[in-house]
Amino acid sequence: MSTTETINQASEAVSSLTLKTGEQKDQEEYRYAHLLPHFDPSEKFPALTPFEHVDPGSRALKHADPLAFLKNAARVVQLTPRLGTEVRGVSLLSLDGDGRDQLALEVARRGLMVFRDQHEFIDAGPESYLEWGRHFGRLHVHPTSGHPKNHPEFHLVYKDANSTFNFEVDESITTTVWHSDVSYELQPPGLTTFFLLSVPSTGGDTLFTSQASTLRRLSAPFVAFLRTLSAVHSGVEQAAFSRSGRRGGVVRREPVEHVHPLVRRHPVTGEEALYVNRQFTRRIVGLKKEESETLLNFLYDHVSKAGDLQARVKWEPGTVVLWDNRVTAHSAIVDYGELKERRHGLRITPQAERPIPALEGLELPTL
Ligand SMILES: O=C(O)CCC(=O)C(=O)O
Ligand SMILES: [Fe+2]
Repeated sequence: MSTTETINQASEAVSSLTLKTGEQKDQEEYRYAHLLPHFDPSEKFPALTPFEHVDPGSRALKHADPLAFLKNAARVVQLTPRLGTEVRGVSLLSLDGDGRDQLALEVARRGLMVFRDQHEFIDAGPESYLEWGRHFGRLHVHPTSGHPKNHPEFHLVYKDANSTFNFEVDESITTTVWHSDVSYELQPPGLTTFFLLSVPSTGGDTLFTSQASTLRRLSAPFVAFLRTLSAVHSGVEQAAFSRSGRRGGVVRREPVEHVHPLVRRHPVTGEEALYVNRQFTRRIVGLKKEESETLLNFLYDHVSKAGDLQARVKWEPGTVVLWDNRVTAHSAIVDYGELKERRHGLRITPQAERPIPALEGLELPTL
């Protein structure tokens, strides 16, 4: 090795040391440093066990005014005719049990609700998030994503100036990946709460679609056929991706696969929704390979191009978003990489019931 090379290497080492110190300082000063993603490769969790889910929205059905929780709102805007409501002037943190039940019912009906100016909620911290989430169901612990130290119940999304890889755009022509969260679980999530602790100055919006609406667009005989079908949802690729080291490198629970109906019925509203997503659905049970692939690709294509059934959330500091994971799908938009700004999100993810087939008596095979 030449002297110049040695000097270059030494100066690179020094500058990376300086960078690291700067980085650490930045993280120490960051107001939500205690909620940064933490990956402990020795952390392991047992398989999830089945449990009985009582949906909080069902309690609000009997309420004389199930929209009472919005009565003091400064502004309520329907984001689109079928999907999404934006609310200003209601403090989520102030909602009592009854108000939270009404909220769950309204999120089930609208698919998505966006609450602005919730700084109090966001700053209330992890114990408060736990108390909030447990009202709606047993909290899901994600098998692979980063979580705050000592709080495996919160799923984090995180990028900042030091994020070294941008596989979303390096490996694909789009960053859009429509999905319904962890649909490979036996009891996937229902009412989900998500907020950004750090919002980039532009970009990083989130896309949503109504899977009740995408289903309704299809013809009656076609829907009748879909109701007879079920599909395998798999967590295997997500775990393999994590093991590849590109996303934390942690697999805390061995991946699972489960079979769910293609058309599920919401336990409270009775509404039917399409329940397939490109990220986790793998094959339709009982169909030949080509039939399954063609049908799934048709459905994914329909979901992704139905802009008339979608809503796009633009984040502001203090925004808290809730969606019903049973009747909607969503996708992150990763368009802010070049800005080198921080985007830090936290998800509270209560599990719900095992998906109920829209076709009564549909037999779901176990794997
Ligand atoms: O980062 C986003 O906008 C969405 C992330 C996401 O899909 C999730 O947390 O479930
Ligand atoms: Fe998601």
